[in-house]
Amino acid sequence: MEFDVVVLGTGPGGEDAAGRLAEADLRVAAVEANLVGGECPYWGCIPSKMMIRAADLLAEGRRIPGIAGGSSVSPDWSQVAGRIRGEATDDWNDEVAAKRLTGKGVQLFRGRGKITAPGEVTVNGQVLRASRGIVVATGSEPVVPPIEGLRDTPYWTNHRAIEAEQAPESLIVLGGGAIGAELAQAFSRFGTAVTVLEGADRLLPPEEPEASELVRKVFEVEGITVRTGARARRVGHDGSAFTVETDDGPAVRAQRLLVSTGRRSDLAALGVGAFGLDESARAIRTDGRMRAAEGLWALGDITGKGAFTHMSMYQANIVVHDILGEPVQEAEYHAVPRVTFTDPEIGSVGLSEAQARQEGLQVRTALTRIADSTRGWIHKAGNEGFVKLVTAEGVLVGATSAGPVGGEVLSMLTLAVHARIPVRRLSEMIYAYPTFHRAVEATLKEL
Ligand SMILES: Cc1cc2nc3c(=O)[nH]c(=O)nc-3n(C[C@H](O)[C@H](O)[C@H](O)COP(=O)(O)OP(=O)(O)OC[C@H]3O[C@@H](n4cnc5c(N)ncnc54)[C@H](O)[C@@H]3O)c2cc1C
Ligand SMILES: NC(=O)c1ccc[n+]([C@@H]2O[C@H](COP(=O)([O-])OP(=O)(O)OC[C@H]3O[C@@H](n4cnc5c(N)ncnc54)[C@H](O)[C@@H]3O)[C@@H](O)[C@H]2O)c1
Repeated sequence: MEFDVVVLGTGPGGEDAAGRLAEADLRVAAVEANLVGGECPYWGCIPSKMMIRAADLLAEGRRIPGIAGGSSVSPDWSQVAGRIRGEATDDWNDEVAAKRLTGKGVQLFRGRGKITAPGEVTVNGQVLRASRGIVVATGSEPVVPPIEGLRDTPYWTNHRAIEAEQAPESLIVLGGGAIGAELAQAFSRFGTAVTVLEGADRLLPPEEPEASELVRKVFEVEGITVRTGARARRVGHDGSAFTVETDDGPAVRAQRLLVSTGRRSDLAALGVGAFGLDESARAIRTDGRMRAAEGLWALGDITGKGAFTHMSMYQANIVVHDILGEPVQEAEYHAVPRVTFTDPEIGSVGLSEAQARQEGLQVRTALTRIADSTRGWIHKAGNEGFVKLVTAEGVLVGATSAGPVGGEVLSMLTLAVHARIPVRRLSEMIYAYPTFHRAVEATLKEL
């Protein structure tokens, strides 16, 4: 089986790279252990955002009193589950995605592939040779912490949570990062009694502390129990409910337990040692063209540059151009945007204040609240949020946009950080009235 390129894993970036390389007349094999499309369309971004859209509608309906009349909403999870099954995942069937890929000329191999030598991948005993190289795009899987008893219980990871046919009566969310925070709020708004146990001293630890505080406050107002600095010691399941014992407080009991404590990639299982790479590393290191070794490229979660679909697609574009010998701007990571789709949304880009200080930059920051903006005041309910800017030497190096449509307001801040637009020039811009993004202008004035 002779190919120019073998792509291992067909998540967003792997699928894109394989398809485009085949369309450029290369002989391409793609190896997929599960579903073509990867985590994002079946158990990640898309179905979770369907849940969140539904949950946000409920929340918005509950905000009607005092502004537009009366309201009474009746949550029905079966409509969410139905949309996820029918519209998003085709009942977790990738036939259409596989056809799309093979229609571009890619030869698809089902199974778990392993690199068995440079330029060689073995899948189900079949050896695929790649004359130009191998692209590793195998993503990540949930970390399951070594907590006593946990592995013997029917805990959920994101897969089972996304596949849920019913919103559970009660749910413990272990890990208050992006997955934990988004799903905690979505289930809670459908009536699930949610307790979040976060090991760090705040939710969403990589974000600005003001963002963590905001999400905590909103969660608590909505009835979610948040315990930070919570270290789970033992987990048990008695056939109907979970009990989580912690070092810091009372045990928690709930019908379901979601483990959302981060992601990992198993480099040893991939056989990257065949290229001389350290298989005990957490991620595959690459250069600016996503090359990890001669004849080996990596992209997506496995590169450790941010577990986001947009990162996987960004890196895939570089891989495609590099393999085709075309000029391409090398990967830059100073303006990586990320949006946690809680309500309020937490959008951020570049460095947090703490990161900027750690880098020894001469940092200046400012923050203004959405509720104090005209649009925030008009909005009245659901108007929590803020814009925080982090500057160094007259240039924006990081920003957070938290609030209603915080992820959309983020776009102009991403552009500013990406293009290193001077703060002075930003403050000379005209900001449409009355928009949420006018909070950026107010924050610039604070600076
Ligand atoms: C609940 C949840 C919500 C998310 N929401 C967002 C969001 O809103 N926005 C966002 O940008 N990101 C989001 N993400 C993250 C996003 O899904 C991932 O960053 C993205 O899917 C990673 O893409 P990838 O190309 O690295 O690989 P993945 O999507 O992880 O796919 C890798 C593929 O490789 C396959 N594979 C693994 N090992 C092998 C092997 N040895 N042989 C063959 N195949 C193999 C797997 O089966 C899988 O199909 C979310 C993730 C989760 C879990
Ligand atoms: N909207 C988005 O873009 C989006 C949404 C979901 C996921 N994602 C991506 O997927 C990645 C993985 O998500 P995640 O939420 O699993 O990971 P995460 O790294 O974002 O958060 C994991 C959280 O679990 C906590 N934790 C770790 N061990 C713990 C323990 N034993 N007990 C209690 N808490 C513990 C960590 O302190 C951390 O806050 C994210 O980092 C993100 O890159 C993105």
